[in-house]
Amino acid sequence: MTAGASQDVEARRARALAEQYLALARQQQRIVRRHEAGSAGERRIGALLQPMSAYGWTLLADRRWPGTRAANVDLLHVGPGGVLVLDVKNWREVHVEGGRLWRGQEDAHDDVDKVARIAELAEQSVAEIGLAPLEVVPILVFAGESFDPLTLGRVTAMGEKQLVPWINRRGERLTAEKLPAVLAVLERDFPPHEDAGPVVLSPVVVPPVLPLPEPAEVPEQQALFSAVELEDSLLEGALAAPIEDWMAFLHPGQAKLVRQVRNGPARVRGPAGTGKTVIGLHRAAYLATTRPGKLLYVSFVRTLPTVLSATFARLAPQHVDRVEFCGVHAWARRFLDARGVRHRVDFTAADTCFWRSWASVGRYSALAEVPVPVTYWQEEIASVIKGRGLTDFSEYADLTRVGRSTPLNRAQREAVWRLHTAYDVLLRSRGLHDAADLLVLALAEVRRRPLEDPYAAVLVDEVQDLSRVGVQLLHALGGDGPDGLLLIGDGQQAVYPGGFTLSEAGITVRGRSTVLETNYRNASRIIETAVAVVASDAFADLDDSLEEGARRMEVARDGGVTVRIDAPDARSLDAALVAAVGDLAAAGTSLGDCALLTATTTDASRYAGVLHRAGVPLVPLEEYAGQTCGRVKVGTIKRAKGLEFKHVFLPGLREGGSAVKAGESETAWRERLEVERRELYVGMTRARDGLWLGFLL
Ligand SMILES: Nc1ncnc2c1ncn2[C@@H]1O[C@H](COP(=O)(O)OP(=O)(O)OP(=O)(O)O)[C@@H](O)[C@H]1O
Repeated sequence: MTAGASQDVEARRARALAEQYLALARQQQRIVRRHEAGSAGERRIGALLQPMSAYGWTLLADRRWPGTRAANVDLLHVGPGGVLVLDVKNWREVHVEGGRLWRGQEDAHDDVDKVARIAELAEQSVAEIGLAPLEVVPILVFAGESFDPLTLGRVTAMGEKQLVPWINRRGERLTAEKLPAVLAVLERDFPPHEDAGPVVLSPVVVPPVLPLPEPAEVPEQQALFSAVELEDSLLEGALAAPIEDWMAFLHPGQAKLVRQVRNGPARVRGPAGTGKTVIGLHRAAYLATTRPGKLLYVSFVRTLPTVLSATFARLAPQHVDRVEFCGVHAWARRFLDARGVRHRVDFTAADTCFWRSWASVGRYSALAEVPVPVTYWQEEIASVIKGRGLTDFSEYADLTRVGRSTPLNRAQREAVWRLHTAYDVLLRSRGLHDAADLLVLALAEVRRRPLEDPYAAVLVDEVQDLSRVGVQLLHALGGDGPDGLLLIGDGQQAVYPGGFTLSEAGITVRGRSTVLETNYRNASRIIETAVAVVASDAFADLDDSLEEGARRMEVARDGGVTVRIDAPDARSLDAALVAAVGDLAAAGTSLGDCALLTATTTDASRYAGVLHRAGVPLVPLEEYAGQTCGRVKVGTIKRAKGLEFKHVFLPGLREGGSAVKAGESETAWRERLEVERRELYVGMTRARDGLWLGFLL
């Protein structure tokens, strides 16, 4: 090689190196511009949110993400609408495809995950003071953009134009008294981002030069929404009924329960009023936030899902479409219809079939010598045989009949089985089913072919009233996976005869069962009166052991009023009732906060008549869907399960419970009275502040 040639090689190498340095410099410049644009975007959104301080909001800007030195939280906006964790982006060409966020051709979902992770940290911080996880909302906001909110898992992405109206529409979820505590925790856990200190230049290592997308120019601040739009959204938020305290703030122990991951079916138990349903609703909202797919919230009580669905809509309006609230029988019916499985439930016709079978097979059998009313056998078939899904006599022959104290010998059990068979044959011959059959059919169908689109989770309220088959059906839907099935209930409130254990239903909740002990609903005098009714009745709660009737319980609220009337006859009791309702109304209590509850539908109609004739506005409990109205709710205690009212009237009670029925043994009578007492306990514990007990002497 000549001297000139070697100079050429050197020159080419130097030129190549210079070009690489230039490219690197250009890339660094773009990064600088991007950061500048980023902070300009943050400033712009900050400026947009700042005026909200007049409405109780506080903006914490540029906060450190705990646990890392580098990453930061753009904005934490804390106010009546909750805790908003905002990540500001200066991107154009944003779209969602396949549930992921894209920036042009680039998958940008990491940024969604990042803001969700920060929200989780914030959620953990505020859980310490009981703030419900749902009140922490991760948001990706796009500076200078206008597009409607998009849901990406628990993250909401939206244009700058939509941000303030969207926030205002959340209404008041956190009260002014609670906000300082929330802010204090967040300021502690998300400290201001410190100055990074002097820049230290490290020796240059030339990395491969990768193409970077050009940062979008942040347009000059324009009025993206008008003052009118802003006012409208403020008004909309102000008109939204303020949510109740418990919807945003839980006890820290409850908040922990709501967020806990359980590696299989779980259970929440506890006496009346201890917040079991509150946990259920928050849990449903939390699961809807943190996992994809639909959820099912079921109850045995027909009216409860409607009321709970209305409550949920206020608690978590963004998730109403994700959670299906349904009675278990209604669910089974819909499912069988969808699968084309023929079924026809007719209670009256089924009743006729039973009585016919009794007349032909039962009346002169070994059952005649058992001192119980005939309806006992109807319950035995519904709860013990069909409810437990027994298909062969051998399963019934030695069965432990949980919750049934009248013993049956072999011959009597054989006679029960014959009665059951005759009844079933008669039903089938008429193309009929009873309520228990509906669940048996649904369970068989779901086992034959599981759901194509399974539920992410199933939550069951008032589980103590479900039959074994009902629980097995819901177990089949929720599965044994993490957080798939949550059973909520209280055996002390079981109002149907018979029972079963979770282990015989094939469900294990060991290590995943929580007992709640603080009663938040009933004022102390009311809960004391109610507990006295069941204190000496031990009860089973879906397992083999019996629990004492008087349980450990803290009571959150002192006071309350309990009134007992002992009337010599029905007419004077009616008069006392009407006078008591009148007194309440005169004292300014809204009648919409009152309920009159009875043991039977016949009594409910009777007392509805009494109130109606006295000019008291009322609404049957079956028609109540959780909305506020100024009318007294009237219905059976069974219908009122899971609900609560400020004042409850329980007329038509008898000291010591109902009388022995003709042909009823003392054992059968005592068993029936125990169920009656549990029902009375349920009725009494529906009352928050006032309980009126009307006894007939
Ligand atoms: N942390 C809390 N702070 C204040 N009130 C609460 C809290 N948790 C629950 N409550 C209130 O307690 C009452 C009872 O709650 P919930 O209906 O969930 O109880 P439950 O255990 O399901 O009752 P039951 O078994 O009698 O139906 C509700 O009014 C609810 O708002």
